[in-house]
Amino acid sequence: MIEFKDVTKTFNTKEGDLTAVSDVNLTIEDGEIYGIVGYSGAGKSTLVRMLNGLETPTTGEIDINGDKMSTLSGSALRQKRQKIGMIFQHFNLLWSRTVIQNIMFPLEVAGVPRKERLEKAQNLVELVGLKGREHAYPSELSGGQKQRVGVARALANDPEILISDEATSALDPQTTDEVLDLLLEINKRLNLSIVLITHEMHAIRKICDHVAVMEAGQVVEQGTVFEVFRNPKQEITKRFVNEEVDPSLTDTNIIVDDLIKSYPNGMIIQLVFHGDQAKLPIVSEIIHQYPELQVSIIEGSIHQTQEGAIGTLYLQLIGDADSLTGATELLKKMRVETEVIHHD
Ligand SMILES: Nc1ncnc2c1ncn2[C@@H]1O[C@H](COP(=O)(O)OP(=O)(O)OP(=O)(O)O)[C@@H](O)[C@H]1O
Repeated sequence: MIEFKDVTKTFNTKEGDLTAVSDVNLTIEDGEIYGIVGYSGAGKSTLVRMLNGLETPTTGEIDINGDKMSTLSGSALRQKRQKIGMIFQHFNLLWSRTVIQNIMFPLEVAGVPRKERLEKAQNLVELVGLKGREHAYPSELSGGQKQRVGVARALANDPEILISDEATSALDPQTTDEVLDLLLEINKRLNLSIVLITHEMHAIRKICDHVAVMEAGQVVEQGTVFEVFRNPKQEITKRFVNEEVDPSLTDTNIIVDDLIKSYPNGMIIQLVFHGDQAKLPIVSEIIHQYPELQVSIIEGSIHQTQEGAIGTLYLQLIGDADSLTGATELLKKMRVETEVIHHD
């Protein structure tokens, strides 16, 4: 378990004191993927640097599996740091070394005998899906392959945690998803805790269990990814969630106004799904029970999280008052969160 307890980091700069991280409390359970999301300057890198012992908190404590980071120094700190795997946006590979030599590098530093490190690196090459490319140089690899080397190297010393610091930010969407899938697979196979630092809500939604949202050094919202996506509370969280659900949906009031203008007749309802509800045959059920109703799907999106699907669907229903009331009652019976946003 990783715990941040009242962690604050203040830098003394020429312009005066700058608080980069302010009073952060987080608990990351064993085996979970914990996302930390925030825009540039929110304090994410400073938080990571304290987690891997490169910076010490001004006040507060970081505890990794029972070890208080601030009490470690010298060889104890070096050993602990070897147990914290890191992957980076720009891969940080050694360009004069091949794939397998890059993966063996941390094992060399840790003093592992040659035979053992070769064996270990070969297993890691397979784990990250690079069999056949072990003798290639980084310059001969795609971005996704380079990051696979980064992941294998980070796993070489059997880390207690893996920190991903914007590791997919330089990759195209498809490669991003491949690397995220790899992280998820490693998390499940090795039961390895992963801390994923990112400014992309997509990465959070796709693989994280929990998320903390940072703004101006503070954690302003945290919870399960499912809950935070379903019901974001802070303005900044709403912005992140909307950017991911649909980049054009920055303000839900605007969408609703637009929909009412475009579909002035009948009733417009908003349905919010979570979990298995997204699999219910909602539209066909309404049409089946109320064949006289005209039902149109006018806007919507469903997204998968680790805990299930979440999404919103807007329907336009045109018909007589009894059928409209019946249809909304039916949705309530199906336990779908329903809101009538317009009725002519
Ligand atoms: N060593 C330092 N000395 C002085 N100020 C610092 C130092 N490191 C970070 N800061 C400041 O702390 C604040 C948080 O920076 P940090 O790099 O942690 O944010 P971030 O969320 O990681 O952003 P980015 O993704 O752009 O790196 C910024 O205002 C930054 O200028």
